[in-house]
Amino acid sequence: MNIIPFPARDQWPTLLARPVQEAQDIEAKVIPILEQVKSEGDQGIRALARKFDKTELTNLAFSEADMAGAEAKLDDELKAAIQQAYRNIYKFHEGQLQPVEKIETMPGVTCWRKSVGIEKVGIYIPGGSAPLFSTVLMLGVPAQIAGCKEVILCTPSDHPAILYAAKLVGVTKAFRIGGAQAIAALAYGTESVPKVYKIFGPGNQYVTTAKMLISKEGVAIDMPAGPSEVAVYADDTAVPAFVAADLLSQAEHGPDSQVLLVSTSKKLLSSVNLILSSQMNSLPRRELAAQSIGNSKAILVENEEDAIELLNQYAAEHLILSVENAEAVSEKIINAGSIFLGNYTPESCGDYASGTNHTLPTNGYARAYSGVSVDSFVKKITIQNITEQGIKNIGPTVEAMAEAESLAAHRKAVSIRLKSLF
Ligand SMILES: NC(=O)c1ccc[n+]([C@@H]2O[C@H](COP(=O)([O-])OP(=O)(O)OC[C@H]3O[C@@H](n4cnc5c(N)ncnc54)[C@H](O)[C@@H]3O)[C@@H](O)[C@H]2O)c1
Ligand SMILES: N[C@H](CO)Cc1c[nH]c[nH+]1
Ligand SMILES: [Zn+2]
Repeated sequence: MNIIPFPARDQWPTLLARPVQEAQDIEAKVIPILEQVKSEGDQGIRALARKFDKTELTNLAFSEADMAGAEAKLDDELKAAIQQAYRNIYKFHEGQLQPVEKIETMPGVTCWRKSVGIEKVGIYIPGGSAPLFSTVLMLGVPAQIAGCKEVILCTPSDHPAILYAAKLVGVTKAFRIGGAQAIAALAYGTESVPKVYKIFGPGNQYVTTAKMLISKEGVAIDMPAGPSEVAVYADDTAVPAFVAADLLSQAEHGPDSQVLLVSTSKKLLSSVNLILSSQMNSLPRRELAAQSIGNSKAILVENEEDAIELLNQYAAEHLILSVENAEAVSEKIINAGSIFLGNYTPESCGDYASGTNHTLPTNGYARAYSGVSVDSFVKKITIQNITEQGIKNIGPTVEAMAEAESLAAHRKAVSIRLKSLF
């Protein structure tokens, strides 16, 4: 990695830029895909699978037999790991449910909110370069807790662990469709694929761009969750070999991933850099990792204040704080998808099994978006009830405001009731 010594503030925006393709280039590739699925339905999906996935799709849907047979194809160790991850993710997400609280805003005026699961949701499970069955748990568990009635899964991979996890979380239908064409199928519906109200899931730049485009057409999306990234803030209390391993864990996702190392210690940056090369050479996906590492930077900062400012400006999807008093430092972080504290909290644990969600905002979107949670799968409906005494109490306030907005019918809806009570 390039070690950048004390960059001046005006260099930060360039330094922190992600290695994404120009949005317009990708949009130009994705728009025709969306249009083809919209106009040709299942046949369009088959043609696109031939073109981009080199696959002949006879049946778009996984059959009952595919789903039932998946378990037998997995060894017991993997099944036990998936079940453990399921339990942890379930436990953490179940804790996000909030009890309904009725609030009396003034005597006789009561307001509350109820959560209702979105009826039809689509979940995209990446499978281009790796079958991310962990994503089935990350999306399926909160959907299950939220009470979504239909959960439609699309993935380009037929890995049995995806189907096993899909059964565990109660997916309604699963399709072997990948890329932007999967997002189009879920957004518009086809002869085989049901149209959904909200689409979730990470993916490459084609998938993420497709989600952004269809969100302009009235289908909700979770957030832009594109190529994975991690920033590590480390000091001399960090273990360089651990830091290198964490950086590589996200670099191996793909060539458009980026990792960032920030430190006040030149010694730490150099040690990590040295170990990084040897660790990388032993990885099966070393070529992918090497491309991401080529896009990545190790930045030397003068003090903790600068480090925190830089990290908040970057807004990493994942932020590892391998520093003394990591929890205290985390209090100062205002932009990040998910934070990992200390030397023994590798980001991989969040990717798979600790309990938090790994579907997180990338590319700086953590400045405004949160990761997926149970909230992402519910709508909140407000409810209110006003008694006779309540309308006497609140009525004059509403009459005065309606009058001032020149909305006489609004005022009348209140005054007609007030008159009936006197
Ligand atoms: N942010 C998050 O929360 C998060 C979580 C998990 C994974 N990820 C990211 O998800 C991504 C997964 O990417 P992936 O590629 O392995 O799988 P993917 O499933 O997202 O994409 C594969 C699909 O892309 C389509 N495609 C490939 N080349 C194309 C082209 N030239 N034009 C149009 N479509 C094309 C194909 O149809 C293929 O099925 C990685 O970048 C990873 O970092 C992000
Ligand atoms: N790091 C990814 C989120 O950015 C999630 C993942 C799944 N499997 C491995 N990693
Ligand atoms: Zn990962």
